[in-house]
Amino acid sequence: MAVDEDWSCDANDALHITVVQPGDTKPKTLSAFHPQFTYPIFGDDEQIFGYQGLIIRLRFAAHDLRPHVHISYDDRFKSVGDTAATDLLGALKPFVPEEALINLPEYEKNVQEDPTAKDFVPPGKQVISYEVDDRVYEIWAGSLADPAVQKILDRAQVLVSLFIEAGTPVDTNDPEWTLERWTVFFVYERVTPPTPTASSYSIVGYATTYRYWLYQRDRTETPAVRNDAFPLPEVKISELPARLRIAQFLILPSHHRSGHGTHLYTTIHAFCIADPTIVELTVEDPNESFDALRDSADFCLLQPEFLKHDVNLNPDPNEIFSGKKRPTVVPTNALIPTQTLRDIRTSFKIEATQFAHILEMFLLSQIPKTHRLAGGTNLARLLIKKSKADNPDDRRYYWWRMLTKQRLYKKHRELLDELDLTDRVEKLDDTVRNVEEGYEITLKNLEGRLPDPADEGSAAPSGRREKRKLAVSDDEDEEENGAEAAKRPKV
Ligand SMILES: CC(=O)SCCNC(=O)CCNC(=O)[C@H](O)C(C)(C)COP(=O)(O)OP(=O)(O)OC[C@H]1O[C@@H](n2cnc3c(N)ncnc32)[C@H](O)[C@@H]1OP(=O)(O)O
Repeated sequence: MAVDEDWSCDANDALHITVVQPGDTKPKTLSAFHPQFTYPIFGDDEQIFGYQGLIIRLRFAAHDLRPHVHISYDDRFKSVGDTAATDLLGALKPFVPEEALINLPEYEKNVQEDPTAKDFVPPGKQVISYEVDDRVYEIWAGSLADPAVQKILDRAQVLVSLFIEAGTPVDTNDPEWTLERWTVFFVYERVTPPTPTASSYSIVGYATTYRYWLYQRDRTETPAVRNDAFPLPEVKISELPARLRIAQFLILPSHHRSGHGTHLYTTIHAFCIADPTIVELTVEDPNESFDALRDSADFCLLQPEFLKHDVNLNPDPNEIFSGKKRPTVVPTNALIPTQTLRDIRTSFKIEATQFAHILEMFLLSQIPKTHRLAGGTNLARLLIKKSKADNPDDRRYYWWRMLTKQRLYKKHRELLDELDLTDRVEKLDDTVRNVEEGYEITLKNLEGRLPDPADEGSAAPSGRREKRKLAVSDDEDEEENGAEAAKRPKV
């Protein structure tokens, strides 16, 4: 036990990642940070055994990500029987390219004297350029079938294991037709080259996306067996209708919370809109922080559209019924303009669940805060009065809860139906409350960045950007966790 304590260290602390660029005589560090995870490399407990004063330095050249691994330590445990120090190179080799394992002077010389650096441009094509705090950034995009894209991605892949939980590197050895499904987006900063031969680009982050074929049946056509000539004509995967799926999305820690993630996401979204073969944008296993980023970005995109179309909850949907009898189902079509919303969703190519989140958030924001739970509305009284509440905003809020509950119920129906009625009602109630709290956090974060015409009851926009404390999700992946999974605590 004492041996463990003296000779074990935290792998996340031991691993130092640095981004370097040429200096006066040898490369200098542009930024340095530790990984978020090392469990894929060093095991679940993220501990390394057998070293004292261990530093594993993972260097990347700022422009082309040329990598290097350097290991140093004060002392190494001498093997006793089966107990031996962790084989560091053995653990790292599957994650870093072979080229990273050369000696340090050679690597430094390669970075310092790189003859191609001066003329380096990121791979693919430049998509946009933007400024943050007087610094200029560019987003470039290219197909993974392009060897230049492949080279940078191969060098960057280790970062997936270090920063994206459960993320797996993309296999760049796949055949070309499947590599063509992938588009990689790179975010670079334009920097003043530190030496006359250095590059003017410095990496900020990147995202990988792939086309996911979308089966669309033409319902006007009756299915029939046809004797078409075989083999069938070659189909180009890039021409088939598809969903675009964001697989890996990463901004380097030294650039976090400066809006780069948002720029990258909105650029990918604009790319989808511009491509007629892409039907919608989806995301593979988003985490809490990505959800927060995506919710904010999608809300900013859709809010003007909702306002333009006067989207709001009808406080009196029952008027369309005969009068006396309350409908037994939520009168969705009478509550919201479903056809208009369907059109907005299709034209903005937003996935159905994500669209529902943004719509619910928007509808909530249109109810003055004093009539929402966050503003202290009297829920007990509203639950007695229901759709007969005197104030139209109270009725709107009542219907907002019904509409949201309806979606949640449909999504988690199998699980909820296993509960008895009282438990089911309680579970759904808790879930809608959690969902609402999540929306309120995002809305508060957005205060000051967006006009909030309906929010007469809340304080004037402060412009303060608060950190989100929880994220809400009821994506398919969450279903098995039951209705409570709609609220996931933020780490
Ligand atoms: C599909 C996937 O790959 S999911 C995995 C996503 N990637 C990762 O988690 C890797 C490590 N993390 C990152 O790369 C970055 O932190 C990202 C991509 C999640 C965010 O990138 P950033 O450039 O920092 O985002 P950006 O500055 O645009 O933030 C926009 C909004 O998103 C939300 N947000 C961003 N990061 C976080 C976070 N860590 N926690 C909570 N909310 C967050 C906030 O609302 C933020 O607005 P604010 O800064 O005004 O509060």
